[in-house]
Amino acid sequence: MLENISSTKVAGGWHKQYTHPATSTHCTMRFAVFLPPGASETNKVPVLYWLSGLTCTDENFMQKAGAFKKAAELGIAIVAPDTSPRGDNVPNDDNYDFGQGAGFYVNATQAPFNTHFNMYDYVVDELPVLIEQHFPVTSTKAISGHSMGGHGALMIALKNPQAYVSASAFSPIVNPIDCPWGVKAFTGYLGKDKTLWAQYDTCELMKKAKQDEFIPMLATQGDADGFLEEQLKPQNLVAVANNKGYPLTLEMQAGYDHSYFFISTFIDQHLLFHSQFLTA
Ligand SMILES: CC(=O)Oc1ccc2c(C)cc(=O)oc2c1
Repeated sequence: MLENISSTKVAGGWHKQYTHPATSTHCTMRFAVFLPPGASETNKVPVLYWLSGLTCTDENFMQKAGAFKKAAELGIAIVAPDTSPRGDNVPNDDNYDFGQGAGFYVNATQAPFNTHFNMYDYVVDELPVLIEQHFPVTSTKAISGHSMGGHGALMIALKNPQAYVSASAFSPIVNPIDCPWGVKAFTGYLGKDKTLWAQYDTCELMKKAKQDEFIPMLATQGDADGFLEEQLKPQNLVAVANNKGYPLTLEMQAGYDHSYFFISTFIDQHLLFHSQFLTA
């Protein structure tokens, strides 16, 4: 079922890539896993799920974030799925912000996307079952991501507060129902009825969060990010969090942009943040 396509030793642990047939997306999916040194059936480790942004695959974070040394030190496995279903039979779009590479971590309801674009079910249900069956990990999970993947991480954590001990994001799209990337993707995947979009919008979900289901959240945002004002709008989420008393910390970092240079600068801080809850 799982096909191993690469295994590379790094930071005393292992980076591995796999493909498998996925029932939620009806296609072959690829993911990457980092296993820290010492992870074994008698020493299972918790998992941080990483959701990447537009145009990315399982590879961008693993190759560019520089996360391995700190994850190895903290004893945390990292799982990075692809950002969408892919393949010749999977619908696509000519633009980078829709179709393959741009699944937005929702379950599409609109043809022709509704057969394959079920990334929400894939990330929330199918992938963790597979990971816990085949790798020396516990069921203790945290979730993080970047940009479109930051939206995915915060949205999924808010919808499943019992499943994740903590959530974080770099440069997240926090209010997709109110930004051009989100409006385009949600129209295409979910249809024109905007009342159906709120189920996948971090700001709207946080407004409805119950106090006994709050989980710790960290967001880091560069103030030189060209997408900050029009697409990302982190202040919209801070306003909701302040109003609710939700435990969200937004750290603005001077001079940083939207790239993996930025992520690699602050990834250790995010791993330490999650470690407090993953290993509690
Ligand atoms: C590897 C890399 O640079 O990833 C990257 C670049 C740009 C973006 C944008 C504009 C949006 C997003 O969601 O992710 C993303 C990722």
